[in-house]
Amino acid sequence: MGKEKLKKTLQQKQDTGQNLFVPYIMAGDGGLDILEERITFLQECGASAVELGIPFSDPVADGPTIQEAGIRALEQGVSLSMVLDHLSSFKEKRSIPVILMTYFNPILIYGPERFANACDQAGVDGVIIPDLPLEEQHTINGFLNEKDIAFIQLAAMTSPDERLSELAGKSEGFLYAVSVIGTTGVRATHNEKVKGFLEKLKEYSNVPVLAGFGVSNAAQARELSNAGDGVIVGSRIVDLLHQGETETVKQLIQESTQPKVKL
Ligand SMILES: O=P(O)(O)OC[C@@H](O)[C@@H](O)c1c[nH]c2ccccc12
Repeated sequence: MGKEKLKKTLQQKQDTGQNLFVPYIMAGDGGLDILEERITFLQECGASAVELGIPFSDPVADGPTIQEAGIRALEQGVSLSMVLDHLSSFKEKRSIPVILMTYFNPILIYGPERFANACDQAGVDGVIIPDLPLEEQHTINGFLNEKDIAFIQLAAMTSPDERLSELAGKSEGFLYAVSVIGTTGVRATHNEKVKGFLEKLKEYSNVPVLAGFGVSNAAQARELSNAGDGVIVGSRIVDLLHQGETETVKQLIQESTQPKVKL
């Protein structure tokens, strides 16, 4: 469980030459009852891990698609503790690593130590807390460490090199390279600086570097995976699942992860 499971799973995928692919879904979008089915489906599609968002009323980094999914989940009354309870109910049945993505406020209300313990109980392997900067992470770091839960850091293109190198050094499981300036959401193209950004992060990092924000198709995913190690796809996946287009999700994951062809 935890850090080790995440590390091993990603390593195994990379050993077969695959690009890594982490889909993001919003917990409770479509009701909590379908969460198990969705995670199992993504596992079967060949996803490397699942990033599971906790709905929150003030999601500052989220673009419109993720915000709307959050509203749908909040309307169903879904909360952090309900998601954790639900995850523990089928933890033995899944093999795919689960990463919780939550803003800090719900953790603060729940209690950081209680949160780490509940994540452990629920079989959560890693966490992403986008609004908790390095300087504030001591409030929860020790508790996560004790339970062997990976703390994934976000690296932004606007950060100076020293900061990037520090984030890369501290990130566990993988490093999340935020590949646009702005909020989450589908974009047609990426800035030409992204490639250099990913290559730089790869030099700083001992863990895989995954590019997220604005990735919506397999061509983009493969291009970014050539510079880094893989991608995280949120808005496109959330949208497709909401429309019931599971076959397209499957294709997207399979085409994005295809083993790299050596020319
Ligand atoms: O939706 P996109 O552009 O594909 O980006 C991934 C993103 O949605 C997911 O990782 C995420 C959702 N909310 C976040 C908040 C901060 C960082 C990351 C996230």
